[in-house]
Amino acid sequence: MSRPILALSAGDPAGIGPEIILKALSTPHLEFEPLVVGSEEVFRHLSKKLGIQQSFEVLDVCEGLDPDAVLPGQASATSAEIQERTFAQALDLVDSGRADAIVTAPWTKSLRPLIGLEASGHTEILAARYNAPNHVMMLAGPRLRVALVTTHLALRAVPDAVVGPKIERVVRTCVEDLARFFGVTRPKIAMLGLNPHAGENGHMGMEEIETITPAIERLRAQMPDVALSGPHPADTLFAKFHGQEAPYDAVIAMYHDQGLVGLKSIHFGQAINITLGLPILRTSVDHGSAWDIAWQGRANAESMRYAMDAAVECARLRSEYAR
Ligand SMILES: NC(=O)c1ccc[n+]([C@@H]2O[C@H](COP(=O)([O-])OP(=O)(O)OC[C@H]3O[C@@H](n4cnc5c(N)ncnc54)[C@H](O)[C@@H]3O)[C@@H](O)[C@H]2O)c1
Ligand SMILES: N[C@H](C(=O)O)[C@H](O)COP(=O)(O)O
Repeated sequence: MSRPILALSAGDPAGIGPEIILKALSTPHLEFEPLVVGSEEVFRHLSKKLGIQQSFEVLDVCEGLDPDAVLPGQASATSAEIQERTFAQALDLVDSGRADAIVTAPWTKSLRPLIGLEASGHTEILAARYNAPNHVMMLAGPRLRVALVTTHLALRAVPDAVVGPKIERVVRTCVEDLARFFGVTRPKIAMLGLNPHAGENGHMGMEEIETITPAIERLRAQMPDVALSGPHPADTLFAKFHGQEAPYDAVIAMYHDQGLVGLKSIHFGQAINITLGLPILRTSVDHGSAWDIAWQGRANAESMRYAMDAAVECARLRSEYAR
């Protein structure tokens, strides 16, 4: 495969997205061709302010907007418009075949209502755009990968959303894409419970007995090559990943913070976010737009670099898998 082309969407211009792209692309030998989408003016300003030479052109999305209205670490409708156009144009590059994958810098979900849109992560928008009901959010670090049954959902709504068919879809997508993007076949997967101590035999909640265990049993019958265990108590499972050897290829968490507190406590800054179950390849960073340090030169670009490298590797494995 020749050098893959990555569409890099710069995210919220008032956050650290442009800075981490500048830093991540400042290394000499890249294994991919970058197509950076965002505000040209913001990149030019940051490159000068931070003394980082800009080695790429920017596909500018600011026509008709005033990029000077973007202030670091502050909300504005201009930033909202820029992050929205940036993501859409980067996706158009993938859909038209000009790019092999998209890597997204972080955006700020709560900016979207400033331009009349629902607050949302990239994941949910990708699922809607590609009509992908089996999509899954996975964060993957050097030892631990966590996939989520529910994503950006209020905690109050979680128990009702944790239903058998959803759990089964998430596990099936996870198994398929562990092979497609990570080269992992016959995976060992740990399912978490929902309640404290995985329900303590029904004394602290019934979801493990009524929903999660029956889903695990159905999955075991359908996928005998997958070693599926659980439901495990969430509070102790992640401690098993502190050693050098990973005991499981993936952990399935029932809700956002259950899985991502574990993942980010172990791997923050070293992990990627990948959306499974899509017809396209999308990776991202393991952190947000970090307004508190925006445009100060303090942002760590490691996760962005991992997200880029992972997109290259996943694209390679995907084409091998397709053969
Ligand atoms: N991929 C994405 O688009 C993505 C991911 C996570 C959060 N978000 C969004 O980002 C916004 C802010 O979220 P948050 O405050 O919960 O989390 P955050 O990750 O932006 O910040 C949490 C803390 O980590 C620090 N931090 C984050 N990334 C860093 C980096 N690369 N280098 C150095 N320090 C870093 C920040 O300064 C802050 O102190 C929210 O709107 C959230 O929804 C977007
Ligand atoms: N849940 C992710 C995290 O905490 O890192 C994040 O918000 C990114 O979501 P999207 O990939 O949907 O933007």
